[in-house]
Amino acid sequence: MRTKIKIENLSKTFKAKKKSLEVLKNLNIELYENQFVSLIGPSGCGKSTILRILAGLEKDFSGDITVNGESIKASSFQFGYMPQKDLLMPWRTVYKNIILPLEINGTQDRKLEVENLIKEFGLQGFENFYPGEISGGMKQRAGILRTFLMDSDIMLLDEPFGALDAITRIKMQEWLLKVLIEHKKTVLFITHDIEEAVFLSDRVYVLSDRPAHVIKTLDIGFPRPRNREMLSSREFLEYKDILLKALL
Ligand SMILES: Nc1ncnc2c1ncn2[C@@H]1O[C@H](COP(=O)(O)OP(=O)(O)OP(=O)(O)O)[C@@H](O)[C@H]1O
Repeated sequence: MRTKIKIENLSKTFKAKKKSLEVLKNLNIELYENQFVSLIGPSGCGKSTILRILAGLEKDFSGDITVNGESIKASSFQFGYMPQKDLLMPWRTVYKNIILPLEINGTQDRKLEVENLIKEFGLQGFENFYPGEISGGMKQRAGILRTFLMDSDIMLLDEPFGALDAITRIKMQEWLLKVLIEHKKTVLFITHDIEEAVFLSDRVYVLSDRPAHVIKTLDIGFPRPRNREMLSSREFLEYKDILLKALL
């Protein structure tokens, strides 16, 4: 298995005025190609900060991060990054928001594919609405779709399903699992939902309270493709229990 992302001894302290806040301390994480890796941990421990550092939005950190074997500081690698807040542009319609990555990359000949994805994501009929006119769950779905169209082989997803109702969440989880197989993506995923982490992931890292470091690494041995019957198996409950105990 080829290493896709390697994070070694990552530390980060925010400095504001005279105060400083140590958020990450000697954090080590590794993702292999095509792996689905989740991060879980207490609220405010620094999970989003890790994704922001990877996405290049926080430059000031210590430690080593490589992507495809190249230092992140020297590389211009483009991640498909979806922040916790969807960040749709309020002045662009849903459709125009979704196709933004295609405009930026100059590839706008994917009309049919985009139309099909809009249907699959339950956004059909809302293409010409503005973000202020659609629900939180719809905004999240539009955000996920836009991230997918960034066409990066690494997706960084910060609680992408947080605002979704149970049924839509299940549909989106299933879509993501399909994407993983069909498009060979590597995914780093933040969630507060232990069950979601076990169902989707090959590996789950449990982070400590701030300053965050890894307190548990759990490899999930379920084969792919995954199915919902796994959720009631004994192994599934055992995985959940291990993670819960690590968090408490
Ligand atoms: N730009 C910043 N300046 C100062 N402090 C920050 C900044 N960004 C984040 N923090 C602080 O860093 C800590 C970690 O924030 P972060 O958003 O990474 O946590 P999180 O684990 O993703 O939280 P949650 O699970 O609640 O989303 C928090 O205490 C937050 O207030």
